[in-house]
Amino acid sequence: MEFTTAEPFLHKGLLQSFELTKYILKTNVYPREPSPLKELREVTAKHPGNFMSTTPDSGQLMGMLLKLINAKKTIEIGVYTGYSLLLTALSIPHDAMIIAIDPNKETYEIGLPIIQKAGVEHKINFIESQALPVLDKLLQNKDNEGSFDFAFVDADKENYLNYHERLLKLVKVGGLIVFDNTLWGGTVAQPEEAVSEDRKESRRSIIEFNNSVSIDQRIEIALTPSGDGLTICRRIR
Ligand SMILES: C[S@@+](CC[C@H](N)C(=O)[O-])C[C@H]1O[C@@H](n2cnc3c(N)ncnc32)[C@H](O)[C@@H]1O
Ligand SMILES: O=c1cc(-c2ccc(O)cc2)oc2c(O)c(O)ccc12
Repeated sequence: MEFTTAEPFLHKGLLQSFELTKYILKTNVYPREPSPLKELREVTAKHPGNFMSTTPDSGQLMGMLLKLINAKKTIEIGVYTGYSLLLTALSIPHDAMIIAIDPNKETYEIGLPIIQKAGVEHKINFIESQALPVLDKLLQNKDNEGSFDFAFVDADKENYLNYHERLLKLVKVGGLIVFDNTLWGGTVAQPEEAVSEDRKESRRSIIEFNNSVSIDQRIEIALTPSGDGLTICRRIR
């Protein structure tokens, strides 16, 4: 598809400006970030995988979505040290729950003391596993179909479409499935030869995922340029 003067709003695109990102964080995100999340972010900053954390601006958006839909039953794929997990736990009611899946318990345990101190550990059922077998097991019980309000996916990009198919069965009509990293550092809009080798495979998976959800009639979507790209899918049938 070619872009023409019929898209006068194109010049408004301000993506990839570090200064603008810093402005958003400084003025709107950090001043409102709950103190346990700030503490978790600072502890995570000392860990070599810190670049993997969900960004605070995406976290702020997710917190608002969770409250807007009054989410009570949620699922998270890809926990790492738990920034998005703690964010979710702080955004849902006292009696709500999160199934959180990650094969790496060690990194979850980095954030766990902060989750405990925040008084929200009782909402979390952490499952140390690859996500696909857990989702398949949940789907063996018909009672789980359409029973979740919200799902967040931030794990292996190669399985995003596999997660999407399963989560569409688990999330209720009107529920949300949110995927992180759907702009994959901006590489989705770059020619493959300009992308570093280590990012190529995930880039291909994300492009395939973006193309697939863009024509999926079972959902409404919004790809927001928050953080590394956040795609919000709302199940409509
Ligand atoms: C980008 S990090 C998640 C960041 C997290 N959302 C946060 O806010 O800190 C990706 C995580 O996905 C996990 N992961 C990788 N493959 C997975 C799989 N097949 N199933 C579940 N989790 C997986 C990794 O162990 C890693 O902790
Ligand atoms: O650089 C990454 C890598 C991942 C990643 C790679 C392989 C897996 O099995 C899971 C995750 O995820 C990332 C991510 O979610 C992020 O926000 C930034 C960077 C990376």
